[in-house]
Amino acid sequence: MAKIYYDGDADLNLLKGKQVAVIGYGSQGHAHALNLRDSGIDVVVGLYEGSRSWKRAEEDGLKVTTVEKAVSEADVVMMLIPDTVQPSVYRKYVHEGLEEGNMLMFAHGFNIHYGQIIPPSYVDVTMVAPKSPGHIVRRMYQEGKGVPALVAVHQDYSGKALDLALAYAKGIGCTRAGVIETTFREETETDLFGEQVDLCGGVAELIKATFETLVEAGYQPEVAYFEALHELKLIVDLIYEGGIYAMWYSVSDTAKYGGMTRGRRVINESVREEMRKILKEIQTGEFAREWILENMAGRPSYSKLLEMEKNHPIEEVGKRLRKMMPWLKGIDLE
Ligand SMILES: NC(=O)C1=CN([C@@H]2O[C@H](COP(=O)(O)OP(=O)(O)OC[C@H]3O[C@@H](n4cnc5c(N)ncnc54)[C@H](O)[C@@H]3O)[C@@H](O)[C@H]2O)C=CC1
Ligand SMILES: CC(=O)[C@](C)(O)C(=O)O
Ligand SMILES: [Mg+2]
Ligand SMILES: [Mg+2]
Repeated sequence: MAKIYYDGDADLNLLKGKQVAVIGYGSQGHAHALNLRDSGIDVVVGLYEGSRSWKRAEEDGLKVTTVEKAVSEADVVMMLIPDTVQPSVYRKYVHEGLEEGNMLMFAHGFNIHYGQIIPPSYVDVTMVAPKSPGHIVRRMYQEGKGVPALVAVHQDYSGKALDLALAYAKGIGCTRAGVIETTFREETETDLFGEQVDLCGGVAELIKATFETLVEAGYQPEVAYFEALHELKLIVDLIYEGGIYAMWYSVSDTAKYGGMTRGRRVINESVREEMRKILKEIQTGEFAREWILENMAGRPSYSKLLEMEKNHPIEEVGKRLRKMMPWLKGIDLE
C-alpha cells in the first residue's frame, strides 16, 4: 500500500522563518508562489531580467528578483522553469548559491533522474509534484480544496528532508487531497507515460480522431465538437468523482453496451503493445535523449507539431462555441 500523507502529517511551521525561492512564474510557478504566500510562507520569485512574468508576479503582490539573488537568499529553492532550461539555469545561477543545509526542490524528476542536474552533496534534494496543471493547483487552493501530489526525497542531508517537503506540499494545498510517497524514478517514468499515452497525447488524439471521423463523414463540426470534446469533460467529471463504474451507472444502457463492446476495439491489443513500447522508451532514457536533442536542434519537430495543433479545425469551432458559454473559465494563453 502506498504511503499517503494528509494535513495532519505535515507541519507548516517547519517553513516558518525560512525563505522559499520559487524559480519561474509560469503554470506551476505562479500557483506555488501564491499558494505558499497565502499559507503565510515567506516567498520570493526568481526570474531572469526582462522576463514577461516579472510584472505579473509583482502585480500579484510578490517579491521578485533575479534567479541568482533569490537563490542566494533562500533556504528552499523550488525549480519551476521548463525542464529543458533547468540544467543551464541551474549551472549558471543556482549551483553556486546553494548553501549547506538548503533544500533544492523539483515538481518533476526529469533532470535529476536523467542526470541533467547534479546537486552538491550538502543540500537536501526533494520533489513535490502536483498531479495537476498549475492553474488548477491555484484554483483548487483558493476554493479551499487541493490537488494530489507526489513527494520524494533524492538526497537527505539534513535528516529532515521529507518533513520539510511535506510542509511545502501543505503550503500549496496538496495535503488536503493526499500526498503519496514515491521516488524520483517512479514519478518521472509514470508522469511521462501518463502525459504521453493518456492525459495529454492519448486524449488529444482520441478527441481529434472522433471529431475528424464525424466531420469527414459529413456531420456538422459543431455537433462533432460537442460530442467529441465538450461532453468528454462531463463524462470525465463522473469518472473523477465516482470512478469508471459510476460513469457507467449514469449513462444509458445503450451507451453502456456500445461503450463496453466498442471501447475495447479502439484501445485494442495493438494500442496496448504501442503503450508498452512507449513505456520502454521512457525507461531506457530514449525519450529523454530524443527530447534533449530536439531542444539542442532548436525544437524543429516540436514547433511544427504545436503549430498544427493550434491550427486544427477543432480550435476554430471550439472558440466560437465556447464564447456562448461564458461560465467556462478559460486559461489566459498569453
Ligand atoms: N505545467 C504543469 O502543470 C506541470 C509542470 N510540472 C513541472 O513543473 C516544472 C515547471 O513547469 P511549467 O510550470 O510547465 O513551466 P512553464 O513553462 O510554465 O514556466 C515558465 C516560467 O519559466 C520562466 N523561464 C523560462 N525560461 C527561463 C530562464 N531561462 N530563466 C529563468 N526563468 C525562465 C518563465 O519566465 C516563466 O515564468 C517542470 O519541471 C514541469 O515538468 C509538474 C506538474 C505539472
Ligand atoms: C500537468 C502535468 O502533471 C503534466 C501533464 O505532467 C505536465 O504538465 O508535465
Ligand atoms: Mg504530471
Ligand atoms: Mg509532466
